[in-house]
Amino acid sequence: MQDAACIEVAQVTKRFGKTTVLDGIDYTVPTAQICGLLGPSGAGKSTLVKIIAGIDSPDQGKVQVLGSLMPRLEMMQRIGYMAQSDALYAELSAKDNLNFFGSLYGIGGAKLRTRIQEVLSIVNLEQHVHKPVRYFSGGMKRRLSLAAALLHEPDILILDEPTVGIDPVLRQAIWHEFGNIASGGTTILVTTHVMDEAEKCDQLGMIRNGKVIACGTPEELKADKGASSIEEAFLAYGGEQA
Ligand SMILES: Nc1ncnc2c1ncn2[C@@H]1O[C@H](COP(=O)(O)OP(=O)(O)OP(=O)(O)O)[C@@H](O)[C@H]1O
Repeated sequence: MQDAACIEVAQVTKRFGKTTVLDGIDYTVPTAQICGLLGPSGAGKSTLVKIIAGIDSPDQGKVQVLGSLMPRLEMMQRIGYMAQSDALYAELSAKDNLNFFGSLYGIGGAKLRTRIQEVLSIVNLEQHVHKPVRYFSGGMKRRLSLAAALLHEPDILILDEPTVGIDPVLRQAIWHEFGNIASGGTTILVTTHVMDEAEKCDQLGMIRNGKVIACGTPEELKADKGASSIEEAFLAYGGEQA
């Protein structure tokens, strides 16, 4: 199952007005791996993951997720998507936000209560379960958004810069948990600017100006350019400071 494609992006182009933001992207994400999209600000990472998640549509090309052409409403149950900006209810507590997301995904009762405990523990927010989100710091909101994406145990996690504003110790713990989740068969697609996170991915796609400039394991990408770091490899492939 390890080598089967979970996400297949073929010739995807997206324009906003006269600007071509994604330019004929071909990209494949294998099942049960952690795949990173690395690129500088404005490279098109968020636009690409939104199209993969079915939140936006391409102007040309197609995306298939688990063999289904996107966008497709039924796939929402199988995807956990964490946007770059937090979509949380400020007046509600952490727990009530998760109760709300649980009801959207059709989970309830004891199963939801257990799952809420589990996801709050993963993101280390158990102490703040009853606190209204308006009192949360930026990093706490990111962690709660991540908890919401994990809640329904989706087959695929699509995470747009999930660890921005999260301290290094917890970031490490969250990446460790990503490893556990992927080992359980879940595919994780994550965007990042952070080089040490890029190093932790099984597969890495480097994006610049709406094009995939390189794809492979971090080791392959470094070896291909004789680089000692991902940053050096990225620059050698023609990238800019990520
Ligand atoms: N809805 C929109 N309307 C117009 N332009 C947009 C829209 N969404 C994104 N863009 C533009 O598309 C380009 C790519 O944006 P995108 O958010 O995909 O980049 P990114 O690689 O995720 O950047 P960052 O790392 O800063 O989040 C940018 O120039 C951005 O201004």
